[in-house]
Amino acid sequence: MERTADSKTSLRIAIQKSGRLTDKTIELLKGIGLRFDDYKRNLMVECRNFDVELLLIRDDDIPEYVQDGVCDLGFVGANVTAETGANVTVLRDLDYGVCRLSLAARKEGDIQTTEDFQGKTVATSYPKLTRDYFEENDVEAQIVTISGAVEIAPRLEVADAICDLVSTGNTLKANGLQELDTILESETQLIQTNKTLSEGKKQLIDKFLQRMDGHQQAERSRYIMMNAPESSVPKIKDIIPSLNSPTVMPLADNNMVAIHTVIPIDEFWIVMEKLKKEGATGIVILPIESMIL
Ligand SMILES: Nc1ncnc2c1ncn2[C@@H]1O[C@H](COP(=O)(O)OP(=O)(O)OP(=O)(O)O)[C@@H](O)[C@H]1O
Ligand SMILES: O=P(O)(O)OC[C@H]1O[C@H](OP(=O)(O)OP(=O)(O)O)[C@H](O)[C@@H]1O
Ligand SMILES: [Mg+2]
Repeated sequence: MERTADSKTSLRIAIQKSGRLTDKTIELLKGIGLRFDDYKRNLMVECRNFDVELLLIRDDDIPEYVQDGVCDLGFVGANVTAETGANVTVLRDLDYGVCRLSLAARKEGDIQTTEDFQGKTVATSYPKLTRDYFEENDVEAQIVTISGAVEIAPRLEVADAICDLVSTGNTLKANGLQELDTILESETQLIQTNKTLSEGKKQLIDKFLQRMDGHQQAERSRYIMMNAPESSVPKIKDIIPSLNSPTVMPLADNNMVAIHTVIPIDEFWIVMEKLKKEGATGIVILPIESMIL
């Protein structure tokens, strides 16, 4: 992936120019060591230290650009890829931009179940997914396509109900709507083109993925250090859900050892309580920059 003077191979990666996914995606790219200048003011930015260029565009355009091979990779919500029906490969699911595409209607209104949508109008920015859902459920509803502020449509009497993205549910609540059924669960994904890639690009993608995986594994893990009586080591080894065997080092104080290891963040508090019970003291937890397994 490192830039070489005579190398022409460069990966082109599409990301959202300005919106909910932009900051998190840039943060992720910076986290795996990519550096670029002034991405906010340009549509195309070359990385200073890798053979990667970023294309900054509206998220709606990303799946098709990747499908057509205009870009090799893209970071985009699963909702957008599904709506466009683009032919791409999902390389990774990423844990940001988590939301769902749901049907909603007026609270205590006459639409409460899927069957109640028969003959009704539904406003959405996701006409394909909404239509597919109703077809699968044998319900005839009329789709009204609008590009934003969908939740306001029932109040404006533009439609009887809506199908839109929901995360906290606050926007639905603020507009007197209740969520009825979820059509699609979504999160940000890294997608890859299905067009034939050169060997050089394939190698760049492998390196890119290795860095991303290392970074994400590190984000989900913590480095943990503690002191413990030597006699507790077998029990502590059993407690620690370690990837590898922990490092055990003797201390100047007889019968005491230092134990270093990496644990998943999810298990952190449970492990901690168990370690204390086994006599562990001076427990220190550190974040990890990256992990190569
Ligand atoms: N409330 C939410 N919580 C979490 N993720 C969300 C939420 N709303 C949308 N998303 C995710 O973030 C993506 C981008 O949302 P955003 O509102 O920035 O899109 P947009 O207005 O269509 O932007 P663009 O101008 O690029 O077309 C969505 O496609 C979805 O995957
Ligand atoms: O369930 P909530 O947490 O309230 O989130 C849902 C809202 O978030 C998104 O809109 P966004 O805020 O991105 O604005 P937009 O309509 O301009 O895309 C989505 O279109 C909903 O309106
Ligand atoms: Mg969009």
